[in-house]
Amino acid sequence: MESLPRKRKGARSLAGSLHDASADRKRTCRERKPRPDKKKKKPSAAGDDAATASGRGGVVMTAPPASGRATPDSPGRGLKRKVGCIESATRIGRKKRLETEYELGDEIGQGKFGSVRICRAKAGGEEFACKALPKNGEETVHREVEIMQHLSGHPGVVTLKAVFEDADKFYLVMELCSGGRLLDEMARDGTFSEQRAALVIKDLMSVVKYCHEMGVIHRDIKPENILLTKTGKMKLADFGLAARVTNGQKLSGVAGSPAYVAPEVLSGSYSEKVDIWGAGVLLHVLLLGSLPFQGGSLEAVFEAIKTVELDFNSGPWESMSVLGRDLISRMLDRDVSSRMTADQVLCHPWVLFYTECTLKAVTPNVTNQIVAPKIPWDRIRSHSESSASDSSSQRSEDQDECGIVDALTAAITHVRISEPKRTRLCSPGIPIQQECSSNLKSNLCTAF
Ligand SMILES: Nc1ncnc2c1ncn2[C@@H]1O[C@H](COP(=O)(O)OP(=O)(O)OP(=O)(O)O)[C@@H](O)[C@H]1O
Repeated sequence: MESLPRKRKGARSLAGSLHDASADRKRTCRERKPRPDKKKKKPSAAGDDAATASGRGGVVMTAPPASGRATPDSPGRGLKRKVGCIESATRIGRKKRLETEYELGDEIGQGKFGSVRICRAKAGGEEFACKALPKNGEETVHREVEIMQHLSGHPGVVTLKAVFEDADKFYLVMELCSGGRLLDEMARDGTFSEQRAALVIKDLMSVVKYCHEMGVIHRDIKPENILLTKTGKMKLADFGLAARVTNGQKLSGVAGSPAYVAPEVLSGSYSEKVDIWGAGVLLHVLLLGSLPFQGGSLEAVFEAIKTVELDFNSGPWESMSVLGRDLISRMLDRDVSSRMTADQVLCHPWVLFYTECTLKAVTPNVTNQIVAPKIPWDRIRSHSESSASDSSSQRSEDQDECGIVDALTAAITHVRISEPKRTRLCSPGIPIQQECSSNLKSNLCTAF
């Protein structure tokens, strides 16, 4: 039996705590293809229906549910109505208890709102993760379940298997990510090389792009919520703060984890671009081992998020490729309209260079996946002073694949950002572990 490499507080080995069983249960929604929501709630005028609903633990949730609301007096019906194809599993759960189908094991994680335990299907013996959530934040649980089901089918999203409930709690049975959290990897390995960071960003942006296309804003992108499977595949988890939006709809209300929160969240009206900001903060932590916006109090952190300018021309940034700096500056752009989209991040030369070129080294033909027109050379040129960018400006869209890779190589080596020198922000690299075990942990590393 596989043991989980990293466990959070109270975690123990599963060994010996679960029984073997024979055949796996067949009811699952995994095969279900994701499809656009047909029953989206019409966006309402700011301040009324897009309004605040109290979430679990006092979390402010301001996104309108994409489909109907649960009435306070009909929790089970509300859940069943909202979970779509999970409904059958839920119905079974309501007749049989969780324990009739699953054997609960040890705790493998502790979130702000509940604990996560390993569990094993009595039929078949497959292992899952079971997240228990108190019923006092019922509307939020409904939303989390609905969103997980809505996104189900994408390989980068933790799959929801079934939902159960008893008098006090909901139980979300999910795909088990036994490789631990990205945060644990970061604490273990220290800063990532640019190539390793690019691979993380590529995987993350692929799933974020999918979420945005499906009308979901995650709102809590951080390394604690990026889980890894046994084989090291990345899965985005914890949709407890996620919200569904219709085209162009803005959210209001502060939600997220302080250190990762985008400036527009603090001003009260925001869109899916908050996830790009969160990923930009994550990229900063991956490369430098420190948070970009810091302070001794929540207020100080928020002030830094709103005002501090990052200096990409000195200190630890000097050893980073200019394209890496270029990307992060475009992800941490306070101007939401010019901040990159997930798709643009995926097409950024830094990401392409470190991910596509890696593939090219082992599979020569794979570089034909680099589509010249998608590379934002114009943007690179406008932020560069070097001859490499000058030469890149002459490249045409029908450039051959080797030429593109050569250009990427030259660009990543020589291009420099031409922005004026800014005030230095980054404090000396603070080890991630230390950072998250400090007094600020509860404030800066956990959602609010
Ligand atoms: N599917 C899973 N497989 C393995 N471990 C998991 C899984 N889901 C959650 N965990 C573990 O449990 C922890 C808490 O889970 P999760 O973040 O979903 O809970 P939460 O109460 O919403 O937390 P938060 O305080 O971040 O909002 C995760 O950081 C992770 O360590």
